[in-house]
Amino acid sequence: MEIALTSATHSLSLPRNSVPSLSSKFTPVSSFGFVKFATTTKFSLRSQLISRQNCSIKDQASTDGAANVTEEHNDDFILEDVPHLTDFLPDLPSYPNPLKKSQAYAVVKTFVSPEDVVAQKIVVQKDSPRGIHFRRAGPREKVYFKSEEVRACIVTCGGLCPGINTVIREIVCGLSNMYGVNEILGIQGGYRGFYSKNTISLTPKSVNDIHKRGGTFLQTSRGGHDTNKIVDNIQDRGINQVYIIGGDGTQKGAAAISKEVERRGLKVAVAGIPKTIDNDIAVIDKSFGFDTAVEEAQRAINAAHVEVESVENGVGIVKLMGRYSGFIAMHATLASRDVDCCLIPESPFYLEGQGGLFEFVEQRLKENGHIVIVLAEGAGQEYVAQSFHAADEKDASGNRLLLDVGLWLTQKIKDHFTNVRKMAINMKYIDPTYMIRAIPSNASDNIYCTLLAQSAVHGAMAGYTGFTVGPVNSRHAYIPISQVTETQNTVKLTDRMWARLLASTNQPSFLSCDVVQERVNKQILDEIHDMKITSI
Ligand SMILES: Nc1ncnc2c1ncn2[C@@H]1O[C@H](COP(=O)(O)OP(=O)(O)OP(=O)(O)O)[C@@H](O)[C@H]1O
Ligand SMILES: O=P(O)(O)OC[C@H]1O[C@](O)(CO)[C@@H](O)[C@@H]1O
Ligand SMILES: [Mg+2]
Repeated sequence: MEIALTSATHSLSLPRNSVPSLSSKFTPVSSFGFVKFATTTKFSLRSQLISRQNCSIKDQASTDGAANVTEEHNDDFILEDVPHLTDFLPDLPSYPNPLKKSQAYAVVKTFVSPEDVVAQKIVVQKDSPRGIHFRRAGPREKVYFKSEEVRACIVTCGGLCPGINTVIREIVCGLSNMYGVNEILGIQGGYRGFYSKNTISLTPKSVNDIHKRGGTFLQTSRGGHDTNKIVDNIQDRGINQVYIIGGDGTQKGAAAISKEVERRGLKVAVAGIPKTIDNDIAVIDKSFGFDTAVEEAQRAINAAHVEVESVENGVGIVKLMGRYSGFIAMHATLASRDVDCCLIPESPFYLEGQGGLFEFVEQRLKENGHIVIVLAEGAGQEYVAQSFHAADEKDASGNRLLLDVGLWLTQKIKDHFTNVRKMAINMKYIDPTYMIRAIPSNASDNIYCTLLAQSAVHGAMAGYTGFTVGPVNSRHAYIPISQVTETQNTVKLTDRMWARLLASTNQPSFLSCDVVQERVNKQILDEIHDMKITSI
């Protein structure tokens, strides 16, 4: 029989007879026939992929009496598991979950079975392998912290996003109301706040109204991540649960903290809650605040449309956030129907000549008398850089500072129509970039934030660590942090969503542009490669 091996950072399927050579390093823990890595052993991506072939798993009886799954699966099942405190503190005692006595949960089938997993791939073919799975998020029968022992902290890092305050509020209320935790500290001003600022005490009362405000109640920052100083501080303050809200950079920082905690053998659970307005975090369905931002973007697009419709040859340009991925621009365009053209970082465009943007603008002006262009801030950066001869500047976290593509495009279009086409146009440039992320979250994002916060709390109380929470195919899961930091989510030009947008706007695909062709070809090749791997 063969089994699946899985770790915080990697998963493998190996023949069982290959386990003994590894077994000194690994602790078999699961009832699922999985062997869980107790170390951070690294395997090359290639070895993971090749080893996925030919795996069969015989699920075994659950140790805690949950449903016995004895059926033999002759397909490829992989669990991308998250670390647990007992991986490096094997003698840690566990306790019955206090939710057992909770009035709120009294009639609910409360606990998530250790066998519950969430499939990463939901659209499958009859004979395709079962593929990658994550542990389902939610309360566990046993917890590894006594309520009175918990000293939790919350920190927010990176850019703003609608809903951060809701997540803070719900972590505090979740810990307090569900688990009876009284000591919760707010770390102020991002990672550097661990070692440069005093903490504030957070109680359900002090955070009661914060979800009605935009921004972050705890303030945020970029840069300043010093793993050793942060973990020294965690140790000095006696903190044993760390909740870290932030984007890809923040999650990398959370992974570093969790590794250092493990190296020092501390009983500290580290939970990441993914945040980014750009929706560029891999694996999860969508990041919180994204819907709110798209909704707010409608107001700017609507204003642009009203303005340009009311004048002759009106050209409206709306610049939205999206550093490396154009999800906000794409979704705002699809939602609005007033947009004639959407430009995103993933799809290069060109201005002059046949099939170029100038030709399209002129055509729409002739047909409709106006045009609205939505632009993601990361689009066309290479052209802007050429025009401005700008130095490559970075923010405190090392992210490249973007040049203003909105101003650049505005000027280019004005110059072209005034000087080349001798046509008078009415240009309206709207830049609501910060406005769409500085607002409070809408109703559905508020619910989403609540689920994220509560999942994080349940996971930490159950002793999981070094994990990120998030919905995978609508089911909340515990995801190894590396899974969400190794790649960035971008708009796939080969996906049907981008095709839907092109079909809705009828804008040029700019396919005669060599760079676009190159990117589309690469995406097709990547997909063929992926398909081969998943069908091994
Ligand atoms: N590789 C890394 N290792 C450790 N810490 C990191 C790493 N990358 C970034 N950080 C830290 O994470 C914090 C936030 O990073 P960053 O400014 O890139 O924002 P982010 O979390 O990616 O959010 P967003 O991009 O959505 O604004 C900063 O304090 C930064 O120092
Ligand atoms: O100006 P700030 O606060 O550094 O943030 C700007 C960046 O943050 C993001 O909103 C991501 O959080 C990007 O879309 C944007 O480029
Ligand atoms: Mg980032």
